[in-house]
Amino acid sequence: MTVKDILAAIQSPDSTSEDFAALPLPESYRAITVHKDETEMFAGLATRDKDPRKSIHLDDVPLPELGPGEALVAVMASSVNYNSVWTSIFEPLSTFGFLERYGRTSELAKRHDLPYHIIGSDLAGVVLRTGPGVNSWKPGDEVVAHCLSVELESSDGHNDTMLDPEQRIWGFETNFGGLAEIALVKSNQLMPKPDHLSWEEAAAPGLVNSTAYRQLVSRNGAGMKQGDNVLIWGASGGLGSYATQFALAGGANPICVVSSDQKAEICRKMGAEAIIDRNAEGYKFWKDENTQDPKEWKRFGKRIRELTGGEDIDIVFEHPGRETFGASVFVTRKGGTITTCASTSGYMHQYDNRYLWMSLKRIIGSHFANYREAWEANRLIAKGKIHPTLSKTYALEDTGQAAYDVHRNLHQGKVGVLCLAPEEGLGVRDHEKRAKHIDAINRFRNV
Ligand SMILES: C/C=C/C(=O)SCCNC(=O)CCNC(=O)[C@H](O)C(C)(C)COP(=O)(O)OP(=O)(O)OC[C@H]1O[C@@H](n2cnc3c(N)ncnc32)[C@H](O)[C@@H]1OP(=O)(O)O
Ligand SMILES: NC(=O)C1=CN([C@@H]2O[C@H](COP(=O)(O)OP(=O)(O)OC[C@H]3O[C@@H](n4cnc5c(N)ncnc54)[C@H](OP(=O)(O)O)[C@@H]3O)[C@@H](O)[C@H]2O)C=CC1
Repeated sequence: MTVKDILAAIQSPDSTSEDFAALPLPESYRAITVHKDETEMFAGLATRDKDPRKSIHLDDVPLPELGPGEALVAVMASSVNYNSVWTSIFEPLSTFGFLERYGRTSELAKRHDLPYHIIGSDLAGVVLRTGPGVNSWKPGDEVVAHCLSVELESSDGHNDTMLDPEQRIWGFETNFGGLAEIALVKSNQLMPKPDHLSWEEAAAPGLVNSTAYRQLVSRNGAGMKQGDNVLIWGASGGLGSYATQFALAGGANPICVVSSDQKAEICRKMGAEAIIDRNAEGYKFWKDENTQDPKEWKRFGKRIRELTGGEDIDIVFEHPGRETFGASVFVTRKGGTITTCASTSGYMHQYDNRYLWMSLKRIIGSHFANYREAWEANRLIAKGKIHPTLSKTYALEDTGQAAYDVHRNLHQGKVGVLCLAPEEGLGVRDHEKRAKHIDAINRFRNV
């Protein structure tokens, strides 16, 4: 039995759940990995020069044992997230430390502690097998998976599953991720695949859409409301392309920051009007490595006021980190919110705290999304209220190049990866719904 037989079953319109349940599973499958004995390969290089194409491998790996509450999923498509870039350059830490730590927690978790890490935190595919105790999903179900892995044995996470002390991001802090022909997930990660999307379109939003939803919309994040001025860094990037859609769909006013004409045009096509090209306008928030330039914060704030008719920012959607954080805190209005989920340009932030406390601003830390938030974010995709921002897809063997593109900021929106899917465009079940949204679905394609 090979993965080809699984693909044939997925592509046959006559396959039933019983057929999938009866399919023998292969002993091994192809997966994108990084190797434990290579974690020092980039030692001494600057972050920019660490090349994911050198550290990312395509390996044949053995099928992991299926445990209680888990599912094995045939992955038709996945996507590249920035966490896979971090994994591939072993920054800020090697992810093997996460696998070792997880492996120490239980007999079953030991499976994750291996000399290779199968990465990837998104998937769209078909359930092959479910473990004991899984009743809501069955073989043959077409699914996407969110990337929240929790144990929920502590009451700390019972109100908000992101607060579980054993909270992990699947495919980053756990093994058996989505950039592979088969993935292992906890069944609570599974959600229905939006039926109007192809496999690669359905796999694209998951991680970033859920994160943007919590960070911007949820009461656990900024709790955005109608009319809010929302400053969105990287507004046509992975997170930003969803934050921009949430702002527009929620009646807010996105102020989109991008770095090229082409990206500005994408934001305009999404419906945004206030756009700042940070490259063309040449903002330089740092005079040197240790000194910021408040004059540049002010120039940036003045530009925002021009675009808003004199108003300041209610919510900053932050993720570039060190490079922009001082400016973000400065341009926020009295009582406003800076919500941050990352520090791409450096995690040791510096800002002038007088502007925070004297103007009663708040900084909120946000990370991925809880079970319910991930479900609600996927529901919005399924209803055609928010759309995938897929620009390009790569073959599984070219994942290194895809990660390189994201690392070097050469991409737009999201970058997809075909795993078992032999070509793009497969897996659409509701053609009528798709036709209604086709322009929005294709907005980022090939730009
Ligand atoms: C969904 C997608 C997301 C993304 O893309 S996010 C971007 C990618 N992700 C990242 O860049 C994050 C990568 N992760 C990390 O860098 C690290 O993961 C963290 C910095 C988040 C945490 O590091 P850690 O090593 O887990 O924690 P410690 O605090 O450095 O060390 C743990 C030790 O510190 C003790 N400790 C914790 N809190 C306290 C306290 N309040 N007072 C005293 N000690 C404390 C603990 O007990 C433990 O101790 P003991 O080492 O002996 O076991
Ligand atoms: N905590 C969490 O749950 C999550 C965290 N993340 C993290 O968020 C970060 C962004 O992820 P994602 O949006 O997918 O990545 P992308 O690379 O797809 O998009 C980020 C965008 O930010 C802009 N940007 C990058 N560097 C700077 C800078 N120095 N100054 C201003 N703008 C900058 C770029 O847009 P432009 O050039 O057009 O300005 C870029 O396109 C990553 O570090 C990732 O690990 C992501 C998802 C979830």
